[in-house]
Amino acid sequence: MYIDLVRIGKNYCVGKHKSRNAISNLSLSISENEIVTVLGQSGCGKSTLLKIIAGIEKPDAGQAYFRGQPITGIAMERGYIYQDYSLFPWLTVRQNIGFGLRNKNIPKHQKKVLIEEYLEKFGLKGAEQLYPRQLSGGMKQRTAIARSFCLKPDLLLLDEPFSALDMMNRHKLQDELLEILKGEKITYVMVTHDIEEAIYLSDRIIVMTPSPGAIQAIIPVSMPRPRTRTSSEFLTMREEIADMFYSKSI
Ligand SMILES: Nc1ncnc2c1ncn2[C@@H]1O[C@H](COP(=O)(O)OP(=O)(O)OP(=O)(O)O)[C@@H](O)[C@H]1O
Repeated sequence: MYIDLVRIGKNYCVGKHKSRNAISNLSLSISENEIVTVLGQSGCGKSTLLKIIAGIEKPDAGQAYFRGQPITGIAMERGYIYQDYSLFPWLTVRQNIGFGLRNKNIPKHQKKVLIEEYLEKFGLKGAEQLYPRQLSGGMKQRTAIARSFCLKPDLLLLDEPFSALDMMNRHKLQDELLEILKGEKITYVMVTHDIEEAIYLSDRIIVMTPSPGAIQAIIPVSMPRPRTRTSSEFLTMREEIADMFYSKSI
């Protein structure tokens, strides 16, 4: 498979001789070009799971593989977007988007074309010269995602990218993202708390349980896109996942 997690375990040290078991015996495979969301209560290990795939955290047990090779650290081909956007406050939108390209060995002209492409695709034309403090939450998030797309990663890992946005902005960005993903060869793995968001975007939903983090269910979503949030199929799935989610996690 494209991503393989095999019997992953992860403990964090939380003081002298004390550790917290964040993830236990978790196995999961993800296909190339799949859109996967990871859903679960706060603290169930979603971010840890993403960081292990990104190579930011190392598992204590088991092994994570990307294209059949063990993941041993971070790599440009696996982009990771933090919850807090991590924009550089002293750089403009254009400079933030182009930041990762500095060390890429491609002609200057091509870098400019890429930056233009993603300014356009993420609706940031006209805001190129603004600094992060001058942006709305949605614009910050667009900038952070555009910066990652610009690097043309094979895999993009996003930790609750839309959580700070109001509903209207979140829906808008979800639609834009799906449109952009249609034209890219990219595998997309995203953490969310929002069941509706997971159903709207995903090919598959991974539901996690806490203490320690483990997989409760893997739910394929076969509804054709664009999906209607008010369709009976959508609402039924939302209810089923909510039942599963709350019955186990409380
Ligand atoms: N660096 C760390 N040091 C110690 N404990 C940690 C660390 N990172 C995470 N943990 C613990 O591991 C568990 C899983 O954390 P993680 O951030 O992966 O959960 P999450 O599901 O992403 O949570 P949230 O939805 O609130 O972001 C939690 O109990 C958390 O306190």
